[in-house]
Amino acid sequence: MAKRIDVSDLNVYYGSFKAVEGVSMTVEPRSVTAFIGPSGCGKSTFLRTLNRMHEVIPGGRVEGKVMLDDQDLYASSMDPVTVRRTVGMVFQRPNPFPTMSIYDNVAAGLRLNGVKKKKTLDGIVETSLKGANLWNEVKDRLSKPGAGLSGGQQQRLCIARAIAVQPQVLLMDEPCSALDPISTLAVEDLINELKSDYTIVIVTHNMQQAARVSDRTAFFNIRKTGDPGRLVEIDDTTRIFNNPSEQATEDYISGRFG
Ligand SMILES: Nc1ncnc2c1ncn2[C@@H]1O[C@H](COP(=O)(O)OP(=O)(O)OP(=O)(O)O)[C@@H](O)[C@H]1O
Repeated sequence: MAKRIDVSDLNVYYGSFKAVEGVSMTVEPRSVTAFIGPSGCGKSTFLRTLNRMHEVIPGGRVEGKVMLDDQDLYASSMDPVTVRRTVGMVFQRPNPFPTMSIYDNVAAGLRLNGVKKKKTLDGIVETSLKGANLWNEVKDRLSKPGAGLSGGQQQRLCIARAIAVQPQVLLMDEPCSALDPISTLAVEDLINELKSDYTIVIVTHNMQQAARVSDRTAFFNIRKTGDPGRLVEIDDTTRIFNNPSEQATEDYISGRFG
Protein backbone atom coordinates (compact mmCIF):
# COMPACT_ATOMS: atom_id res chain seq x y z
CA MET A 1 0.00 0.00 0.00
CA ALA A 2 2.75 2.46 0.93
CA LYS A 3 3.97 4.70 -1.87
CA ARG A 4 7.01 6.83 -2.58
CA ILE A 5 6.59 10.61 -2.83
CA ASP A 6 8.80 12.53 -5.24
CA VAL A 7 8.64 16.31 -5.08
CA SER A 8 10.38 18.51 -7.66
CA ASP A 9 10.90 22.26 -7.62
CA LEU A 10 7.87 23.04 -5.51
CA ASN A 11 6.89 26.65 -4.83
CA VAL A 12 3.93 27.34 -2.58
CA TYR A 13 2.00 30.62 -2.44
CA TYR A 14 -0.62 32.36 -0.34
CA GLY A 15 -1.82 34.91 -2.91
CA SER A 16 1.31 36.82 -3.94
CA PHE A 17 3.31 35.66 -0.88
CA LYS A 18 5.71 32.86 -1.67
CA ALA A 19 5.76 30.82 1.55
CA VAL A 20 7.93 27.93 0.36
CA GLU A 21 10.49 27.90 -2.45
CA GLY A 22 12.21 25.31 -4.57
CA VAL A 23 11.62 22.14 -2.57
CA SER A 24 12.73 18.86 -4.12
CA MET A 25 12.79 15.69 -2.06
CA THR A 26 11.96 12.01 -2.03
CA VAL A 27 9.97 10.45 0.80
CA GLU A 28 10.60 6.72 1.03
CA PRO A 29 7.73 4.27 1.41
CA ARG A 30 7.35 2.30 4.66
CA SER A 31 9.35 4.84 6.60
CA VAL A 32 8.80 7.87 8.79
CA THR A 33 10.09 11.23 7.57
CA ALA A 34 10.12 14.14 10.02
CA PHE A 35 9.98 17.81 9.01
CA ILE A 36 11.72 20.12 11.47
CA GLY A 37 12.66 23.79 11.43
CA PRO A 38 11.91 27.13 13.08
CA SER A 39 8.40 28.55 13.28
CA GLY A 40 7.15 29.99 10.00
CA CYS A 41 9.60 28.15 7.73
CA GLY A 42 6.72 26.49 5.88
CA LYS A 43 6.69 22.93 7.24
CA SER A 44 2.89 22.74 7.58
CA THR A 45 2.34 24.63 4.33
CA PHE A 46 4.57 22.21 2.45
CA LEU A 47 2.95 19.21 4.18
CA ARG A 48 -0.48 20.32 2.98
CA THR A 49 0.70 20.35 -0.64
CA LEU A 50 1.29 16.60 -0.39
CA ASN A 51 -2.45 15.92 -0.34
CA ARG A 52 -3.69 19.03 -2.11
CA MET A 53 -5.09 20.55 1.07
CA HIS A 54 -3.17 23.78 0.46
CA GLU A 55 -5.39 24.78 -2.43
CA VAL A 56 -8.55 24.82 -0.26
CA ILE A 57 -7.13 28.00 1.36
CA PRO A 58 -8.24 31.09 -0.60
CA GLY A 59 -5.28 32.26 -2.74
CA GLY A 60 -3.46 28.96 -2.11
CA ARG A 61 -1.42 27.98 -5.15
CA VAL A 62 1.31 25.48 -5.94
CA GLU A 63 3.95 25.32 -8.70
CA GLY A 64 6.08 22.25 -9.37
CA LYS A 65 5.47 18.55 -9.26
CA VAL A 66 4.41 16.01 -6.65
CA MET A 67 4.50 12.37 -7.75
CA LEU A 68 3.03 9.49 -5.77
CA ASP A 69 4.83 6.56 -7.39
CA ASP A 70 3.87 7.18 -11.02
CA GLN A 71 0.84 9.40 -10.35
CA ASP A 72 1.17 13.15 -10.77
CA LEU A 73 -0.95 14.57 -7.91
CA TYR A 74 -1.34 17.93 -9.66
CA ALA A 75 -2.22 16.57 -13.12
CA SER A 76 -5.35 18.22 -14.49
CA SER A 77 -7.05 14.82 -14.64
CA MET A 78 -6.40 14.14 -10.95
CA ASP A 79 -9.38 14.54 -8.61
CA PRO A 80 -8.26 16.30 -5.38
CA VAL A 81 -10.80 14.31 -3.35
CA THR A 82 -9.22 11.06 -4.54
CA VAL A 83 -5.81 12.47 -3.65
CA ARG A 84 -6.99 13.24 -0.10
CA ARG A 85 -8.38 9.72 0.24
CA THR A 86 -5.05 8.26 -0.85
CA VAL A 87 -2.98 10.64 1.28
CA GLY A 88 -4.63 10.86 4.72
CA MET A 89 -3.99 13.55 7.29
CA VAL A 90 -3.96 13.82 11.08
CA PHE A 91 -4.02 17.28 12.58
CA GLN A 92 -2.47 19.01 15.57
CA ARG A 93 -5.61 19.06 17.69
CA PRO A 94 -7.60 15.84 17.84
CA ASN A 95 -10.73 16.63 15.84
CA PRO A 96 -13.21 13.76 16.06
CA PHE A 97 -16.64 14.61 14.66
CA PRO A 98 -18.13 15.88 17.92
CA THR A 99 -21.68 14.59 17.60
CA MET A 100 -20.74 11.15 16.28
CA SER A 101 -20.14 7.97 18.21
CA ILE A 102 -16.71 6.32 18.32
CA TYR A 103 -17.93 3.77 15.76
CA ASP A 104 -19.39 6.39 13.42
CA ASN A 105 -16.24 8.49 13.58
CA VAL A 106 -14.25 5.60 12.15
CA ALA A 107 -17.00 4.56 9.71
CA ALA A 108 -17.72 8.06 8.38
CA GLY A 109 -15.17 8.03 5.55
CA LEU A 110 -16.15 4.50 4.52
CA ARG A 111 -19.82 5.47 4.33
CA LEU A 112 -18.87 8.48 2.20
CA ASN A 113 -17.07 6.05 -0.09
CA GLY A 114 -20.30 4.05 -0.44
CA VAL A 115 -19.63 1.17 1.97
CA LYS A 116 -23.04 0.26 3.42
CA LYS A 117 -22.93 -3.35 4.63
CA LYS A 118 -22.91 -3.48 8.41
CA LYS A 119 -20.68 -6.54 8.49
CA THR A 120 -18.06 -4.88 6.29
CA LEU A 121 -18.21 -1.67 8.32
CA ASP A 122 -17.96 -3.60 11.61
CA GLY A 123 -14.88 -5.42 10.34
CA ILE A 124 -13.06 -2.32 9.13
CA VAL A 125 -13.97 -0.30 12.24
CA GLU A 126 -12.52 -3.06 14.43
CA THR A 127 -9.35 -3.45 12.32
CA SER A 128 -8.78 0.31 12.22
CA LEU A 129 -9.27 0.75 15.97
CA LYS A 130 -6.91 -2.18 16.56
CA GLY A 131 -4.45 -0.63 14.11
CA ALA A 132 -4.61 2.59 16.11
CA ASN A 133 -4.04 0.72 19.42
CA LEU A 134 -7.41 1.89 20.71
CA TRP A 135 -9.66 -1.15 20.36
CA ASN A 136 -9.21 -2.53 23.87
CA GLU A 137 -10.01 0.83 25.43
CA VAL A 138 -13.21 1.45 23.44
CA LYS A 139 -14.63 -1.90 22.33
CA ASP A 140 -17.31 -1.80 25.03
CA ARG A 141 -18.44 1.73 24.29
CA LEU A 142 -18.41 2.06 20.52
CA SER A 143 -21.77 3.83 20.53
CA LYS A 144 -20.60 6.53 22.97
CA PRO A 145 -19.51 9.93 21.61
CA GLY A 146 -15.94 10.21 20.32
CA ALA A 147 -15.70 13.57 22.03
CA GLY A 148 -15.97 11.78 25.39
CA LEU A 149 -12.54 10.18 25.05
CA SER A 150 -9.33 11.61 26.52
CA GLY A 151 -7.17 13.80 24.27
CA GLY A 152 -4.72 10.98 23.57
CA GLN A 153 -7.55 8.55 22.83
CA GLN A 154 -9.21 11.13 20.56
CA GLN A 155 -5.97 11.49 18.59
CA ARG A 156 -5.74 7.70 18.19
CA LEU A 157 -9.41 7.75 17.12
CA CYS A 158 -8.49 10.30 14.44
CA ILE A 159 -5.66 8.01 13.34
CA ALA A 160 -8.14 5.09 13.20
CA ARG A 161 -10.47 7.28 11.11
CA ALA A 162 -7.59 8.16 8.78
CA ILE A 163 -6.47 4.54 8.26
CA ALA A 164 -10.05 3.20 7.87
CA VAL A 165 -10.17 4.42 4.26
CA GLN A 166 -6.86 2.64 3.55
CA PRO A 167 -4.66 5.54 2.53
CA GLN A 168 -1.19 4.96 1.10
CA VAL A 169 0.40 7.88 2.89
CA LEU A 170 -0.29 9.41 6.31
CA LEU A 171 0.57 13.07 6.91
CA MET A 172 0.73 14.16 10.54
CA ASP A 173 0.95 17.82 11.47
CA GLU A 174 2.31 17.99 15.02
CA PRO A 175 0.05 15.11 16.09
CA CYS A 176 1.29 15.11 19.69
CA SER A 177 1.53 18.80 20.46
CA ALA A 178 -1.79 18.82 22.34
CA LEU A 179 -1.08 15.56 24.19
CA ASP A 180 0.41 14.69 27.58
CA PRO A 181 3.71 12.71 27.67
CA ILE A 182 2.03 9.29 28.14
CA SER A 183 -0.36 9.81 25.24
CA THR A 184 2.53 11.16 23.18
CA LEU A 185 4.45 7.93 23.75
CA ALA A 186 1.35 5.90 22.80
CA VAL A 187 1.05 7.83 19.52
CA GLU A 188 4.80 7.51 18.87
CA ASP A 189 4.60 3.73 19.41
CA LEU A 190 1.69 3.66 17.02
CA ILE A 191 3.63 5.63 14.37
CA ASN A 192 6.42 3.10 14.72
CA GLU A 193 3.99 0.24 14.09
CA LEU A 194 2.16 1.93 11.23
CA LYS A 195 5.32 2.53 9.24
CA SER A 196 5.43 -1.11 8.16
CA ASP A 197 2.29 -0.41 6.12
CA TYR A 198 2.35 3.29 5.33
CA THR A 199 4.54 6.12 4.16
CA ILE A 200 4.45 8.55 7.07
CA VAL A 201 5.40 12.23 7.16
CA ILE A 202 5.32 14.05 10.48
CA VAL A 203 5.83 17.74 11.26
CA THR A 204 7.19 18.18 14.75
CA HIS A 205 8.62 20.94 16.90
CA ASN A 206 10.02 18.39 19.24
CA MET A 207 13.49 17.33 18.14
CA GLN A 208 13.61 14.40 20.56
CA GLN A 209 10.42 13.20 18.93
CA ALA A 210 11.92 13.51 15.45
CA ALA A 211 14.96 11.57 16.67
CA ARG A 212 12.75 8.90 18.29
CA VAL A 213 10.23 8.25 15.55
CA SER A 214 11.76 9.10 12.19
CA ASP A 215 14.06 7.30 9.80
CA ARG A 216 14.72 10.43 7.73
CA THR A 217 14.62 14.07 8.75
CA ALA A 218 14.15 17.15 6.58
CA PHE A 219 15.34 20.49 7.98
CA PHE A 220 13.58 23.61 6.66
CA ASN A 221 14.66 27.18 7.32
CA ILE A 222 13.93 30.82 6.45
CA ARG A 223 16.59 33.49 6.05
CA LYS A 224 14.37 36.23 7.48
CA THR A 225 10.70 37.03 8.01
CA GLY A 226 8.95 37.53 4.69
CA ASP A 227 11.37 35.29 2.81
CA PRO A 228 10.15 31.91 1.60
CA GLY A 229 11.01 28.79 3.54
CA ARG A 230 13.45 26.36 1.93
CA LEU A 231 14.54 22.81 2.45
CA VAL A 232 18.09 22.97 3.77
CA GLU A 233 18.77 19.24 3.78
CA ILE A 234 17.15 15.84 4.13
CA ASP A 235 19.07 12.81 5.29
CA ASP A 236 18.99 9.84 7.63
CA THR A 237 17.82 11.03 11.03
CA THR A 238 20.97 9.81 12.78
CA ARG A 239 23.08 11.79 10.35
CA ILE A 240 20.99 14.98 10.66
CA PHE A 241 21.29 14.83 14.45
CA ASN A 242 24.93 13.72 14.66
CA ASN A 243 26.72 14.94 11.61
CA PRO A 244 24.60 17.20 9.37
CA SER A 245 26.05 18.52 6.12
CA GLU A 246 24.92 22.13 6.60
CA GLN A 247 26.00 24.57 9.29
CA ALA A 248 22.42 25.93 9.60
CA THR A 249 21.18 22.44 10.49
CA GLU A 250 23.92 22.03 13.08
CA ASP A 251 23.05 25.44 14.60
CA TYR A 252 19.34 24.59 14.78
CA ILE A 253 19.86 21.10 16.20
CA SER A 254 22.19 22.40 18.87
CA GLY A 255 19.65 25.05 19.89
CA ARG A 256 21.57 28.09 18.61
CA PHE A 257 18.41 29.49 17.01
CA GLY A 258 14.71 28.76 16.44
N1 LIG B 1 -3.58 30.82 5.66
C1 LIG B 1 -2.47 31.56 5.47
N2 LIG B 1 -2.51 32.70 4.77
C2 LIG B 1 -1.40 33.45 4.56
N3 LIG B 1 -0.17 33.11 5.01
C3 LIG B 1 -0.06 31.97 5.71
C4 LIG B 1 -1.19 31.14 5.98
N4 LIG B 1 -0.77 30.07 6.69
C5 LIG B 1 0.57 30.23 6.87
N5 LIG B 1 0.99 31.37 6.28
C6 LIG B 1 2.36 31.89 6.23
O1 LIG B 1 3.19 30.96 5.55
C7 LIG B 1 4.46 30.86 6.17
C8 LIG B 1 4.72 29.42 6.55
O2 LIG B 1 3.78 29.05 7.59
P1 LIG B 1 3.67 27.56 8.13
O3 LIG B 1 2.55 27.52 9.11
O4 LIG B 1 3.65 26.62 7.01
O5 LIG B 1 5.08 27.40 8.89
P2 LIG B 1 5.52 26.29 9.91
O6 LIG B 1 6.96 26.03 9.65
O7 LIG B 1 4.60 25.13 9.85
O8 LIG B 1 5.35 27.07 11.27
P3 LIG B 1 5.02 26.55 12.75
O9 LIG B 1 6.18 25.69 13.11
O10 LIG B 1 4.97 27.80 13.55
O11 LIG B 1 3.72 25.81 12.70
C9 LIG B 1 4.44 31.82 7.36
O12 LIG B 1 5.02 33.05 6.96
C10 LIG B 1 2.95 31.98 7.64
O13 LIG B 1 2.69 33.24 8.22
